[in-house]
Amino acid sequence: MAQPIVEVRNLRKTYGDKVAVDDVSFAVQPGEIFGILGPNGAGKTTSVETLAGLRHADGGTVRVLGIDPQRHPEQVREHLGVQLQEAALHDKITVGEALRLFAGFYSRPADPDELLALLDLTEHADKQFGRLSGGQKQRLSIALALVGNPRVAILDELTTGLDPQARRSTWDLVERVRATGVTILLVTHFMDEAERLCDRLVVIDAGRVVAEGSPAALIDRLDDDRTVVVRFGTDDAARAREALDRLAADHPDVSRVEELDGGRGEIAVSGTPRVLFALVPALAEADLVPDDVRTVTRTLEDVFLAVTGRTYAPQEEAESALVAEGARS
Ligand SMILES: Nc1ncnc2c1ncn2[C@@H]1O[C@H](COP(=O)(O)OP(=O)(O)OP(=O)(O)O)[C@@H](O)[C@H]1O
Repeated sequence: MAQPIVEVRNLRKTYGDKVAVDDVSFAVQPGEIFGILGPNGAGKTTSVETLAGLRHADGGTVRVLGIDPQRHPEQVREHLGVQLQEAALHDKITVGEALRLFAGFYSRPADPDELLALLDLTEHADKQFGRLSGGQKQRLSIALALVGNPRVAILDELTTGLDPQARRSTWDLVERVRATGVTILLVTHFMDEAERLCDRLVVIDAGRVVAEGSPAALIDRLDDDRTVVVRFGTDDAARAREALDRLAADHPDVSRVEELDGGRGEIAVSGTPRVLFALVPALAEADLVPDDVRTVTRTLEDVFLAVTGRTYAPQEEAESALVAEGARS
């Protein structure tokens, strides 16, 4: 492997008694889209802020192109573009003015017009920040992260609050940016975003790395459990349930049968990768014709469950904090 462009080793960071990052290590290769994935409060932002020289670590080492951001933050800033959560600009500044202003902070800035074109902002160059849509604001914040012509760009929670279409077009843009040669460190609590975009990723939970690899490799490493969901009309539902329960009791390839919530009469049948071979003859023998059959695709959420024992709830800390606040007020 090439020399990593970003390297984090045994990073630790506390705020008073609070351990925000306990022990995080990862290495990013040039040209990758590398993900840092985890629920709110896992320590993702603290990790990348340390990389950007914005916070001091209590332990471990961080390097960007071999440079220590704690000792030489100004050198690191020449190579690292940062788009942090909720970039705030004055409402009256236009897109073009903001880019030219930020370009002035760097010794070898990118061409603002090229950036406008790359991020589909050319026609909005004269629009004021306060009048941009959520998606346009995000695209501007990515442009601002790239204005210094960085080798590495950190993008933090860049699709939070966007509608599905804006999210998808932002994902396309991230790939377009990578194609220009920029290495991307993508911080996200969205599993689907990480799965879609990242070449490799670390899953962080409670300040520690709990899984690392490409999305496909992480999913492949899961136990060989497969699930097929069958749906029956009301006439057949009870008989189907009985037949499938019998199958689970008798057949070595079928381990579980459960009705899914939602009142649609869906029954999930789980077992080994050969579960389908057991299911189809059993239904045929009882002459039970399902209205629908689908297989359940395994995702990074299953990986999270396997490594932490918890269902992935990205907003768990934020929501419980809100509940606590509500209880206080
Ligand atoms: N300045 C601070 N002072 C005290 N605690 C902090 C501070 N910044 C973050 N924390 C706490 O450290 C932990 C990690 O926060 P961090 O922002 O790094 O997590 P995150 O994974 O990026 O989550 P989010 O997506 O919500 O920002 C959280 O419990 C958070 O409440």
